[in-house]
Amino acid sequence: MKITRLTTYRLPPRWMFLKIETDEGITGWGEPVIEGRARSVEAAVHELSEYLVGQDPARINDLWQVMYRGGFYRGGPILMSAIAGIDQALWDIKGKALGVPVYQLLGGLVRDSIKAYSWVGGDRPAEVIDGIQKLRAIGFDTFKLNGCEEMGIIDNSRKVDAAVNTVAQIREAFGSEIEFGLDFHGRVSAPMAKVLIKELEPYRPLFIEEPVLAEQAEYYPRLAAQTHLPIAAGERMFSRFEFKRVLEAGGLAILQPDLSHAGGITECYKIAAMAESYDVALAPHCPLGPIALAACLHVDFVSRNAVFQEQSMGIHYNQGAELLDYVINKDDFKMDDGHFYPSNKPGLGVEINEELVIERSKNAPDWRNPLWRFPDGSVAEW
Ligand SMILES: O=C(O)[C@H](O)[C@@H](O)[C@@H](O)[C@H](O)CO
Ligand SMILES: [Mg+2]
Repeated sequence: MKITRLTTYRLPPRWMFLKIETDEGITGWGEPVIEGRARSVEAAVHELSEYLVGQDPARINDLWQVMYRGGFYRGGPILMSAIAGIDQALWDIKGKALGVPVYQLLGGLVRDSIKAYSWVGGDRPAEVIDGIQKLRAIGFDTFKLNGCEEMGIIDNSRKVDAAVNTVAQIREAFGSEIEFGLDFHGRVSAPMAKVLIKELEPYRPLFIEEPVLAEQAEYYPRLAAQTHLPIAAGERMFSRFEFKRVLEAGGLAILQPDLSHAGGITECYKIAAMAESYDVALAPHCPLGPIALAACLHVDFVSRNAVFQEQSMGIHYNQGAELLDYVINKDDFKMDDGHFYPSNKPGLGVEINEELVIERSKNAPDWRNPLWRFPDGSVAEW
């Protein structure tokens, strides 16, 4: 079999799908995208396609190594997201050619289902009680929200109180009937993270995500030393070589690699195994579309240390399209009682409505995240 063509479709709300065609009529789909930099990733995919066309899609490991090592420079969000989406599509092709789901090619199921969690509250945590109530009604009991709004390098008690009040309201309303992760979203400096975590600890969030930016990873073990709360990070790390360092340094209880940013299934399957060897949990990051989610689920279903899965149904970013809009058979993502169940369909197990994809790609938005500034005009982390 030979790769004949790579076609990219930038799509509402902020996604990009990749279709890889072969000379035997089998096609694979992937989702190479960095939110807000879709065009850069699209250019990277087409640069890589110069090598890929004519190659045997079955040789995923060799193609991955060529894409990663063959261009001298490596890593980072753009290239690793391009490789991720291509890798997902290659696994889709392999599964379809052999007639089995990707998880079967990775050794088969280690579990019968994986718990899902949902975002509530938007960019600035608001209406979280109402959001949780609505999602509980459809079976979710695990949630994530932004832990705070903009937070100055050294900020005041009112900002800390606002963050604490939000979680106090959640515990007041639901007690321990539900769990929630707090995403600091990289908004918080190391000094303020120490203050916030101490004040939030009594409300027992399930985890604190990105308490500091990935470039401040040396603080993970220091923050972990001051709290019993599990610390999670990974959405802004892009290869096992980055995850190697944070695992070695300690401090992270949960790794959150993104299957569309960190090199795809081939790379994230290895990251999952590395995490397991350090007794660290896996919870793939996925605020994206259905192909990215499917790739996450296949890794979840073969990784014993997978604990819960992010998915974007109802997420505040999905303006203009929802998670399953481009999926022909919504049952491809069987959910029950807040859990996903494995599909028996070959490959990634997602049938994409190509006609709709082509149609919607004609008006693809150039989504950008908001640029936040402090009252003094300096740039704030979003
Ligand atoms: O945990 C999450 O889902 C992420 O922090 C998410 O909010 C960001 O990755 C966002 O998609 C960036 O544009
Ligand atoms: Mg996050």
